[in-house]
Parts: sequence; C-alpha cells; structure tokens
Amino acid sequence: MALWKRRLVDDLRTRIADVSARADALDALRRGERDRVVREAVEAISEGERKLRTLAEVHERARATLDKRRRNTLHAQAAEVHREASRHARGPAAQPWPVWRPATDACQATGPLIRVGSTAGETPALVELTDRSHLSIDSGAVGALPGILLRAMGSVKPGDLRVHLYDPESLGQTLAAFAPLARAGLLTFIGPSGLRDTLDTLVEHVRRVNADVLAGQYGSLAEVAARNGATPEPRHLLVLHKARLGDWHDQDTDQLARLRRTGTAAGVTILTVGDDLEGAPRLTTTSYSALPGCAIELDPPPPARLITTGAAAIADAHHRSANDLTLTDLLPEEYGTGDSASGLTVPIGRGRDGRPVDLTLGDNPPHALVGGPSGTGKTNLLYAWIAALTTKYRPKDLELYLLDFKEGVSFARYAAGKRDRTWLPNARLVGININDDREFGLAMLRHLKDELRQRAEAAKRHEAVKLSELRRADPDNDWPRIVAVIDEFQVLLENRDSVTEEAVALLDDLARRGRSQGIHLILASQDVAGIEALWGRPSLVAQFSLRIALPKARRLLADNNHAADTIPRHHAVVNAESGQAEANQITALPDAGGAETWRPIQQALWERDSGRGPVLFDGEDIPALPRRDDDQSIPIGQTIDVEGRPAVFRLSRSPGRNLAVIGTRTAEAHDVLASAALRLRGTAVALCSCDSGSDAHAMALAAALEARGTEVHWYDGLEELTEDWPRRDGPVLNLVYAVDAGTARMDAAARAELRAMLVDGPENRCHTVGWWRGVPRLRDDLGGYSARFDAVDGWVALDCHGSELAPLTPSNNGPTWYPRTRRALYFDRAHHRVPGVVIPYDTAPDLDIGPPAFLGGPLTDPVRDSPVLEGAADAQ
Ligand SMILES: Nc1ncnc2c1ncn2[C@@H]1O[C@H](COP(=O)(O)OP(=O)(O)OP(=O)(O)O)[C@@H](O)[C@H]1O
Repeated sequence: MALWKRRLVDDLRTRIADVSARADALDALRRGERDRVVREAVEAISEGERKLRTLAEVHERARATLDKRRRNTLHAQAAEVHREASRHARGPAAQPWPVWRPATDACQATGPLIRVGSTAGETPALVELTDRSHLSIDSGAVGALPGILLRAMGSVKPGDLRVHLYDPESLGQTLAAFAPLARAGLLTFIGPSGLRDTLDTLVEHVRRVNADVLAGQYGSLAEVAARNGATPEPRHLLVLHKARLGDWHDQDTDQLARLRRTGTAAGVTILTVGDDLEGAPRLTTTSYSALPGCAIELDPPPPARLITTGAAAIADAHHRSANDLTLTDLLPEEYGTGDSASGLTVPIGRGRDGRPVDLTLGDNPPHALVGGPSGTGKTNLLYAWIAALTTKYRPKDLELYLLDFKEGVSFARYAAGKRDRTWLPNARLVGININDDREFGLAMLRHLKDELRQRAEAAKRHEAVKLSELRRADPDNDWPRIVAVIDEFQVLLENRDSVTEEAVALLDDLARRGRSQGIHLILASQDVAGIEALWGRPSLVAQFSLRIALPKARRLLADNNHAADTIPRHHAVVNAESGQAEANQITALPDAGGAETWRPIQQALWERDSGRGPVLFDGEDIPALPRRDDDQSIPIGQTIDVEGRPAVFRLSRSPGRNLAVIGTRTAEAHDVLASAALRLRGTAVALCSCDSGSDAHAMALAAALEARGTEVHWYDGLEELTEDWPRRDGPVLNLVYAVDAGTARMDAAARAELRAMLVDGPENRCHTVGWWRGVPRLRDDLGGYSARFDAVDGWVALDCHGSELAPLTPSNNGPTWYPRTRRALYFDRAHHRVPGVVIPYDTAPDLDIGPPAFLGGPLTDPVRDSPVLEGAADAQ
C-alpha cells in the first residue's frame, strides 16, 4: 500500500483517535459536569429540604410558643375572672352546696354578687342583688330562688338583710323551708292584704334612709357600709313571687315603681319571680341579661335540709349577735356613784355603731312613753332601765314607784318575798296583782302630787326653780329624783269615768310640774294608739318627749316615723325628740329578765342601803284589822293609798250618824260589822242577828268582844233592840246583822221605832251599824220609795252597782262602781265629796275563826247559803 495511503490511513487513524479521544474527553467532561450538576442539584435539594425542615421546626416552635402564650394568657384571664368573681362572690355567695355554710363572723358589709350557675369554661355565673340591682327571675328559673336567697342572706351579717315575701298564690309555701328566719324576724310572709302596708313601710324606709342616713353625703347605703365596715341600717329584699304585677292597683304599682327607682341605693331591692320588673336584669334557665351572649347553666337548688339548717344557723347567729349584750354591760363598775342633781342618765343598750345608747330623764326630756305589742319586751326594757338606774343612783338620789297593771307580778322581785327577803332599796312603792284596781294607780298619783306640792313649797321657800337648785339650797334634805313607772298604764285610763278623769288630771299635773321638781313618769303600754284619754290631750302627751318604741309599736313615734316597723326583735327605737325621725336611735337591748341575773345585784344593793323597804300594793292581799283602839271612830276597811290608812266612820252625836252595810256578800259584811266593834274603846256593843245564818258570826264576835272587856248586849230580835235602846246608859254601838230580815217580821209601828232609833240614837250616843242586803231593802226600811236616807250618814256598798247607789250619793247617776271581790265603796255624807274604795279587813284572826271561807279557810258561812239570802240576791 502506498505510503501516502498508509500515511493517510495513519493520519486518519490519528485524527479519529484524536477526535475519539476528544469525544471521550468531552464525554467524560460532560459526564463529570452532569454528575456535578446532579450532585449539586441533589445537594441543593437536600439543602432545601433541610431548610424546609428547619423552617417547619421553627414554625412549629413558634406555633407552640404562641399556643403556650395564648394558653397562658387565657389562664391568666380565667384566673383574673375567678379572682374577680371570688372577690365579689366569695364564701357563702358562691360556695358549692356540699360545703356551703352561712358566714356568721367574717360577713360582708355590702351585698355580694351571687352565684347562680356557671358559664361555659366553668366560670361562675354571678347575678347582682342586694345593694346593686333588682332582679327578675323567669318562671322557668324559679328553682334558682332558694339558692339566691340562701346565698344572699348567708353572706351578710345575720340580721343585715330582711326578706319580705309576697306569695299570693302559694301563701309562703314557696319558702317554707326558710321558716327559722321568720321566727327570728328576718323573713316576713306578707299576706294578700298586707301588700300595701309593706310597700308603704318600705317606701317610708327608703325616705328615712335617704333623709337620715345618706343625708346628701353618701350616694348609697353600700357606700356608707363600705366606708364604715358595717351597715347602719338593715337591707330589705322584697320578693314578689308570681305576684301578677299587671293586676295591681295603681297605688301599689306607683309605690313599687318608687322602690324600683330609689330602693337600691337605700338598701331595698326587689326580686320578682314570674313577672318582669322594668329595668331589672332577667335570669332565665340559660341566660342572665346582664351578661349578654353568655350561655349559663344554673346550679341545682340547695337541698331542703341545707336550707333549713342554714336558715336556723343565720337565725341563731342573729339572735346571739342581738343578745351578746348582757345586763351587766349596762351597769357601772362601781355601784351608787351617780349624782342625780341635773338628771338621770343611764345606758339602756347598744346602738348600731356599737356604742351605748343612753336614756336621760331630767329637765328635758322629763318623762317617757314606752310602747310595743305584747311580748316585744317592754317589761324586759323596764327591768334593764331599773337595773341601770338603781346601780348608778343610791336611794338618796333616786326613789322608784313601780306599778304594774298587768295580771302578774312583774315588779314583785323588787319587794321582799317569801323566798327572797331582800328588796330594792330605791323602791318606795311596788304594786303587784293590781288587775282591776285602778284606784291603786290613783293612789300612787295622788301621793306623787302630794310630794310635788311639798317640793314646790320647799322650792319656794328656798327660791329654787329647779331640783338641782333646791338640792344646793337645802343640802340637809335629800330631795331624790322620783321615777314612777306604770306598766300597762292604759288600764288606768280605759274607762270613761271619774277614775280616768282624775288619773288624767293627775298625770297632766305631774307631767307639767314634775319636770322641774324631779318627778318623772315612765308610762308603758301595749298599745299606746288606743288610749283615747291620752290622745285627746296633746299637751299631756307632749310632755312625754322620750319615746321608746319596741318592734311594731304603734303611734308612739311621730306619724311619719315608721322605724319601729322595721327594727328586729330585742331592739328598740329610742327617741328623745317626741318621736321625730331624725332623733331615732336603733338600740339593741340586753336580756334583763332572768331573776338569777337580777338577784345578786339586788342583794348587793340591799346589803349596802336596805332602808325601810317599799310599800307593797298587792291587789290580792287582804289587810288585817289594825291594832289601834279608838273611842270616837270605827274602822271600815283599808283605804287604797300609799300609807294604807284605815277608812273610819266617826261616831259623833249628830243625827243620823249610823252606817249601813249594803250587799249580799256575807263574809265581807260580817268583816265590816266586826271591824266596827272590835277596836271601839269604852262603848258597849249591842248585837242582834236577824238571820240564823249570821248567828254563828255574831256569837263569835260577842265572845271576842267580851274577851276584850267590852260590854256586850245580845238581842234575839230587832224589835227588842229598838224598844230597849232609850233605856241604856252610856255609849252603845248597835250591830245588826241582816236588818231587812228583821224588819220583814215587823209591823209598821215597829219599823217606825227602828227609824226613830236611827234618827235620834246618835245624839244619845247610840249608833247603829246595820247590814242590809240590798239598797231597795234599806230604802223600804227607811220609809219606802220616797224615803230620805238622812238616817244613815254613811254606807259601805259591797256587791251593789253604781246606779243603785244613786239615791245615796250627791251625784244623780250614782258613783262609777262595779262590784269586785273584797272591795267595797264607802261614803260618809258628812265628810266625803265622793265615795271611795276600801278593802274590808280580814277580822277572822280577831275572832279566832280562821280565814274567810273564800280563801279556803275553815269558816263555813251559813248565811251565804241561806234561802233568805238567795232571795235577797234575786231581789237585787
Ligand atoms: N332584749 C331581750 N333579749 C332577750 N330576751 C328578751 C329581750 N326582751 C324580751 N325578751 C324576752 O321576750 C319575752 C317577752 O318579753 P317581755 O315580757 O318583756 O315582753 P312584754 O312586752 O312586757 O310582754 P307582755 O306585755 O306580754 O308582758 C320574755 O321571755 C323576755 O325574756
């Protein structure tokens, strides 16, 4: 082969190899590049993936952080809500029922928010009530009512919230389990007819709180309470359960509207069930309109047993807090250090601010009226007042006259008794068992008037105007202040008769002039409103400027002052400005009733100053015949006066000085006859019993008289006596039992002799005490229908009525007198203006025949059962 060919081939081969090599190189290069690119791409991808992962992680972390933050914020907010909720609704306002208990110590001064259920997320659902807002509960949500009430009452100080329930459909049944609160006076069930009164009272309460408590300085009672830590007035919650507000009378609707507008600030809130109350938030089973858009779930109601025990615990705590004041808190540390020159000031209880409330009697106010229905604590208040007075002032500074017209013995503890021989040294007079004997009241007032007169004379002598001046000017005499207490004084003024007339005149005089002479009156009554005699005399009432109204007292305070309607048990409204509302002092009173608390106090006072002891007016006591003999006068019975003096009949020698005992009450007639004879000195006694029933007594009297040395003449018949009297020498007292039985057997001539003896006898020292068993019989014996009664100057009427006695008295209608056991009416025409009441003496001890039969003694009285006497009684 040619070289060139060979060379060409070689060259081609070389070139091909070169190209191939280049191609290979290029290929290798391309492959390497590709690998790099791939590698780089892979790397970029993996880097991207890594970054993505990182980003995802960062994102995840950020999300977790945000989540956590959100959760934390939510927790913080929830905690804040709970904190806030528990600040406003703590303890009993929100506690779950299984652990619920009323707050009795750490109570809230203002009304809390009240839990009714929960919102989603377990946040408590709270409603506003006391001090905050009224509330309407939908009929369907009525189950929330007991819980709301229990929480509302259980979270404030017991007694600070009063509930008034008007429930015309079920008449209180709805809240029957709350009964213990009713007994404590914290829950009032308003009857269908009581609505108006309640509304009026609450409206008045709002007015008073606005005027007296808020007084333009505070916006609400809650503000006052928040500032002082205690509420000055209790709150009131008016619950209107299915009350059909739409059917109400306009007047009631208007009052309710007033309460709705103005009540909350003054502590009066309204809760309606089944009615919408304008402007009040509404609670349904799922919502509360004050929390718009918030679904709520109501709690189950409290178990009935929890309501009862809770209510009882609140009532108990209320009772304790009202009574943690004791009588000894009122007493001074050292007894008897007070000086009464300018007045008598003592604490009686504790005010709402916790400070003592004083009662003052002096120049102003001089006298006090105490009122309150039965059982509200008048007697207790008087006990507390008497204890405070007598431990502060000694008898030389203070004397007490204590009279109780109740059927009872309230003041008996102040006089010596069978078991306790001590008495209250300050007591000058104690009246017990007075009941119908209004004359005891008169006697006390007359005595005080006498005292007033003496003081006025002394003041004149010493040129003193007031007691304090008299005491300075006349240091040798004590001139104590006198306090006269008359419990249930309305008894004294209850009839339209001469006793009332005189009592009112005496009270008027004492009230007006007693002020400056240190004589003070305390009159207590269940119902001052009903005392006509008093309210007809505004000037008399005006003197009693210290008023103490116990719960529900009527008319004692000013007409527009209704504070007594809203005070709790064992409290009083003390008012020294004649009942003007701005002077009200709501006062918690201690229990002063227990004899065991009082006895050691009296013992201590008595040991220091016992003195002579008080005069005792005991309506059940029958006095014994006094020991003193007389030759001029005969005792008839004991007068009702402070000295307990005998009423006497003088045996002077003027015509007609005879005494007729009139009536059918044998034992008392016998006693009057015996009294007449048993203390007569130097006079013979001629005895004549005209009825066999009196023979025994006449003989016992004859024996007793003879034993005393009295000359006794016995006559079997009245005729013998009337024939015999002119023949007797010396003074003689004829005692004739059942005269009318004797005259029934006499002819006209013999009766004329009897009249002659009565008319002429006295001038010849022959006096007759005769017992007639009725006014008509006496009149018959004195000459018939038109007879004059000149032959008997004096008479003692037993069971005759006042009108029957008209012919025997100067007044046309006869005296006001109705028969009472062991009381007689005595009149002596020569000495008396009007007849007076006497208590016939018990003469049985003098006759040695035991106590009178009506006291269960051994004396059997045949006269009482005799046919003649029964006839006589019929004739009456
Ligand atoms: N402040 C008080 N604390 C505790 N108990 C009291 C208080 N006040 C009164 N009581 C009790 O209430 C009851 C009635 O009181 P009190 O007899 O004083 O009433 P009253 O108004 O005089 O009643 P009445 O007119 O029927 O006699 C008594 O048992 C008494 O002990």
